Amino acid sequence: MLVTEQIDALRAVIREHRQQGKRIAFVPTMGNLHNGHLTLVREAKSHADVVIVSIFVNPMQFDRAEDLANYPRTLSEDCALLEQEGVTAVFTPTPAIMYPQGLDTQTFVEVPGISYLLEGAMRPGHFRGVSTVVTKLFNIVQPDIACFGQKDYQQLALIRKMVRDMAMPIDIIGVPTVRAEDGLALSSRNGYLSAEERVKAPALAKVMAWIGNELPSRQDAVPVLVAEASAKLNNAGFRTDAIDIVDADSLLPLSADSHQAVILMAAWLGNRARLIDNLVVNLRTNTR
Ligand SMILES: Nc1ncnc2c1ncn2[C@@H]1O[C@H](COP(=O)(O)OP(=O)(O)OP(=O)(O)O)[C@@H](O)[C@H]1O
Ligand SMILES: CC(C)(CO)[C@@H](O)C(=O)[O-]
Ligand code: BAL
Repeated sequence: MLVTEQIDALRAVIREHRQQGKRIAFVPTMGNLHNGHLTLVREAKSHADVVIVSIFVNPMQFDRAEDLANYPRTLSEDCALLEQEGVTAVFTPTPAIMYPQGLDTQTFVEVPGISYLLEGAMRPGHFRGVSTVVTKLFNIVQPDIACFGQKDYQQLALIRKMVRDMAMPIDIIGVPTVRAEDGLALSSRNGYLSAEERVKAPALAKVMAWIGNELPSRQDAVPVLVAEASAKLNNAGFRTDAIDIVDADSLLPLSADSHQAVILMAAWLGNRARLIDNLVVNLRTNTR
């Protein structure tokens, strides 16, 4: 398995495989790998001959300096896991390689609309950073397919729109969220939880499931439902940051035409861990 921070070295290996007619799959990550990431790698492998993984903690998408500084970096453990999965190459660029002139004059890619909604409003500049780095990584790897987790629901919607709008010849595969046995969505940021907080953490998915059960019969009174859910979450030891219930396709407020809603949850547990989760729910139709 090649591990390189150099764009040219990665391209040389990919070129060889391309010349042999191999199909290339790509899994972009920020490292500190867990079973969610490894599930993306296995899904990628089932669609292609060669899997390329990137590990890059992208400064452009962080809205809080201390989040960037503290983000867990575990490169050698990550590479050992990827080697076991039969990955062909791991691209581990530095910020200087990805952004040689720094961030201020770097060309960027911005997906309108979706970038400013919901999580985009909570984390200004975040989605510009994601669409820019993913475009650059796609240009470097030139994969046939790329896998993204449904855990980052808005990110997946953003990437799908970007690829469609810019005619990027890449199939985007969304992979269902991998959870711990108690229902907590796996996330690198779970590492910020103390043992006591980790015991409380599954309440996020439980409250989300409760909303999912209530929603079909209460879809005309979403603000009340959100207020009740927020109180439940706060009682369970979280500080609710956002609970949004929106159209699962457009991410806009529910309308009479909405067939599915997505419940998007973001909440703080302790001072370091902001956890997110989401659930898609089928709605009653033709009753209004
Ligand atoms: N539990 C999970 N199940 C499926 N995919 C996941 C899961 N967690 C992360 N992913 C996906 O892995 C890819 C890389 O994500 P990333 O490296 O940011 O991991 P993360 O655990 O989501 O970290 P963070 O705590 O920063 O959100 C993304 O496409 C993300 O959606
Ligand atoms: C897609 C991604 C690797 C871009 O930095 C990141 O946003 C992530 O890990 O989900
Ligand atoms: N997993 C999404 C990347 C981020 O939170 O920055």
